[in-house]
Amino acid sequence: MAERHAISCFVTGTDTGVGKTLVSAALLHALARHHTRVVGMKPVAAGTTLVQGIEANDDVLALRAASTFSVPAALDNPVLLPDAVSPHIAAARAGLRINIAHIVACHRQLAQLADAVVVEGAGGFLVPLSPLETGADLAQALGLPVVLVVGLRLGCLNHALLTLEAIRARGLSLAGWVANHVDPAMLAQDDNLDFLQQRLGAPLLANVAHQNAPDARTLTIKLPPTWQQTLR
Ligand SMILES: Nc1ncnc2c1ncn2[C@@H]1O[C@H](COP(=O)(O)OP(=O)(O)OP(=O)(O)O)[C@@H](O)[C@H]1O
Ligand SMILES: C[C@H](N)[C@H](N)CCCCCC(=O)O
Ligand SMILES: [Mg+2]
Repeated sequence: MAERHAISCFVTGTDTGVGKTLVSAALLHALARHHTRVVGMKPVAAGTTLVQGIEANDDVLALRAASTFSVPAALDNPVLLPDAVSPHIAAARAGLRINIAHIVACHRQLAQLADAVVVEGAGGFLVPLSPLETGADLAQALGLPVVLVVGLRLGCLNHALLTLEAIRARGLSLAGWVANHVDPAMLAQDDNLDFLQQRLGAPLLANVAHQNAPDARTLTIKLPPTWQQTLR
């Protein structure tokens, strides 16, 4: 069978807790306006809680809720780890080793089933997955364009520029970025946004205000312009 080419991207962030899940879900909702078969993937999820008697990860559940169809858990979340710590530590504590080649194979299967696959990374771009491998190795093995979520708080400029360097060093492209105002008390938010717009050299897909209860369904986000020709 001929290989199908689903639209896909790797969503990373300047840190953990900066809004990657919110943005990934918003991208899924935006893609669902163009395509019927849209699915999220959280290849490595660290941290579970008991939901209706089953150990589940919040990010995995949020991406499933934003997807237009369901797939086996082994495909959209091949690695589920109980402890909410760095994946390399969570994996060691669970007696597992994260296998990037297996994750790539799962993504390839999802891309056969779907029109679009949004992959949410764990933590920041260089989050360790094993003693020697990082989330950047996973993004590189997947070969996907990257969407960077910048959690606007003091220190984010350094984190954003470091992430940009790491993305480029892997030969990957930054398809777009999102400014997420996670700290309502941050000073000079506009000046920070201006700096990032000039230095990231990629389209700003969304400028997300701080909200009491952010909702991915109502978040206005542009899709990366590089996808325009493939959108239905
Ligand atoms: N614009 C915003 N205003 C207020 N709260 C926000 C905003 N964006 C995200 N949050 C909240 O911040 C928390 C972290 O967001 P989210 O879970 O999307 O981060 P993440 O980058 O996916 O984290 P992780 O590294 O754990 O995957 C959540 O409680 C989310 O609701
Ligand atoms: C548990 C958390 N929500 C993320 N899944 C993992 C974040 C790991 C960060 C590790 C680090 O960079 O220090
Ligand atoms: Mg998340």
